[in-house]
Amino acid sequence: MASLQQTLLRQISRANRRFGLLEDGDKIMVAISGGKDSWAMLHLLREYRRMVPFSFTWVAVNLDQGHPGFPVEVLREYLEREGHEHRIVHVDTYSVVKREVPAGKAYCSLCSRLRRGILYDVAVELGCTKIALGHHRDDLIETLLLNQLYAGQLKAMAPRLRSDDGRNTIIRPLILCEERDVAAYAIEQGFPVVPCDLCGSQDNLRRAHVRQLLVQLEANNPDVRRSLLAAAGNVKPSHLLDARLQGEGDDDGEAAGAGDGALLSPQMLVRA
Ligand SMILES: Nc1ncnc2c1ncn2[C@@H]1O[C@H](COP(=O)(O)OP(=O)(O)OP(=O)(O)O)[C@@H](O)[C@H]1O
Repeated sequence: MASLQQTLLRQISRANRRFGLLEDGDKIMVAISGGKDSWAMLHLLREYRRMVPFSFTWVAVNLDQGHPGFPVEVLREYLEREGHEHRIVHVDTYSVVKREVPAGKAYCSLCSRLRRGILYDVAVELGCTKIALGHHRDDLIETLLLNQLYAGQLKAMAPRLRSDDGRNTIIRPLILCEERDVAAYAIEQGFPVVPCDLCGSQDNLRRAHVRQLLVQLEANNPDVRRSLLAAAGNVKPSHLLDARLQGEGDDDGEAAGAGDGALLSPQMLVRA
């Protein structure tokens, strides 16, 4: 049986072939939060570099946002011990978020917008060609549902995206990896995982709801996550209501109904 690491590397390799994430000569800024996903991404990218016939380098960057008790020395020690080129940047966005967000509301949205702006600037300063974020398959699926259920948008997460100002390219090498595999790998490898609730913010209730919904859906259809991932890569613009897309795609009649066998094909399903 394939090891966890082999499974995850195969999925990174598949994402790379499909979406052109890592290229010869790249200098990747690997964004490290201290959570399981970004540690796994960093470790796996180093392993992946050993497997491929082209060359890329990386610098691990953590933004210490000033959360009380953030164990920045734990991150530094690990990065040094492992020999990763790294930068730890300190900007107290925590105070800003605490000041600006009304009591009882989640901090996450403002916190991540502030973080993004700072990380984009750091990437330019460091001459990085791309920024790698640790989002995985389950982040993508949750975002796809969140946007439909709460924001009226058919939109998930791009594996590779140019920022609006054109200065940065974001990549998500773990986008085909399952969260449970990433979590198990983080335990297996003993990464120094920092909890993400240091800010004391409320949970993002909508995301929690979507997670719960997925668990319920999975009870009836164990393939539901695979199907949602496949759907994100199998868009039929002619069968949507966006007037900007009319006329694109084939005319294959009505949408495939549940149980008619047309919803999934082996090619659409992304299997480990
Ligand atoms: N403080 C930070 N400094 C640098 N990069 C960050 C920081 N916070 C988040 N990131 C990057 O953004 C990604 C998504 O952040 P998010 O807070 O949603 O974390 P997550 O999905 O729990 O992942 P992780 O387990 O890596 O924390 C992270 O995987 C990481 O690449």
